[in-house]
Amino acid sequence: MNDLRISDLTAGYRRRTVLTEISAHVPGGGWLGIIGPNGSGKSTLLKAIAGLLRHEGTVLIGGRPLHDTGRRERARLLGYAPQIPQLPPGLTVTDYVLLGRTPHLGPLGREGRTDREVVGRILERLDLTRLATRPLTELSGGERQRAVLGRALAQRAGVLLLDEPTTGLDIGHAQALLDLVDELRRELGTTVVTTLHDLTISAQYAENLLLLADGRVAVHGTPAEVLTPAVLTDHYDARATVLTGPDGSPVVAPVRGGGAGRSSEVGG
Ligand SMILES: Nc1ncnc2c1ncn2[C@@H]1O[C@H](COP(=O)(O)OP(=O)(O)OP(=O)(O)O)[C@@H](O)[C@H]1O
Repeated sequence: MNDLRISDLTAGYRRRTVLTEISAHVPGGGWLGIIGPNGSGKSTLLKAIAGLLRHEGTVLIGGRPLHDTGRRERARLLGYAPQIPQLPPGLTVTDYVLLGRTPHLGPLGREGRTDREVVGRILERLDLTRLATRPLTELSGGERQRAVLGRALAQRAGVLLLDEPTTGLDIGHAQALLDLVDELRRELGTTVVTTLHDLTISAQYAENLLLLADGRVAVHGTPAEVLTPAVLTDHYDARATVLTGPDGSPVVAPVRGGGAGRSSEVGG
């Protein structure tokens, strides 16, 4: 039901084509990591999947095109947390995360016990409980980012698109967030698509990685197939060694350049 199929997707902005003929399939409950250098089209791909950009080709969720669905049903099928969200002024963290429950509310539009429980659990898992009554505008960057993701998770959509979800989060909060997403995937069969610059973290959580280069699929496969030193050099112009982590997934270790002898001497 949460199967996501993208076929020959070509999309862009006004007269500028950014993505060319992208195809990918993420089975229900799968996790696809979109990676690629700056400007390669990762955010554009998420926007196009979310139906926010005009495109050619098809995006099917559970075999149906998104534009065939009403607003409320669409919000149950697909949740999207953009990289730079517009935040409504004057809301507390709880009010804002509760907005994610909108597609599930009854005819009077009032939240019930289940909605408050779902939100309460998410706030707890994202370490936001003590900030629950604070206005969004008075949060730090990482706290605000967690609230934005909390809202997307509260939506309990079948397909979850997360654009750079860990930007601005410290390592512990990033892990807590990705673990929570992984739990939703396992328990509810949520299909997840993320863009992440941290390749090691991408490899730990995503089952498959799709590397975009200049708006086209350059490499697509398991993390071990995609994250090779040759790929990192070719597509990122990066020097890196790829190690194997304790869980067997690839760990990308950058190698310093520029005559990299380590010196303890500073100055003369
Ligand atoms: N609103 C817009 N109008 C016109 N061009 C845009 C717009 N947004 C992005 N672009 C262009 O589309 C291309 C892809 O941008 P996109 O944001 O999808 O890249 P990205 O891979 O997510 O990059 P980054 O890693 O830097 O976040 C870039 O060349 C960018 O300049």
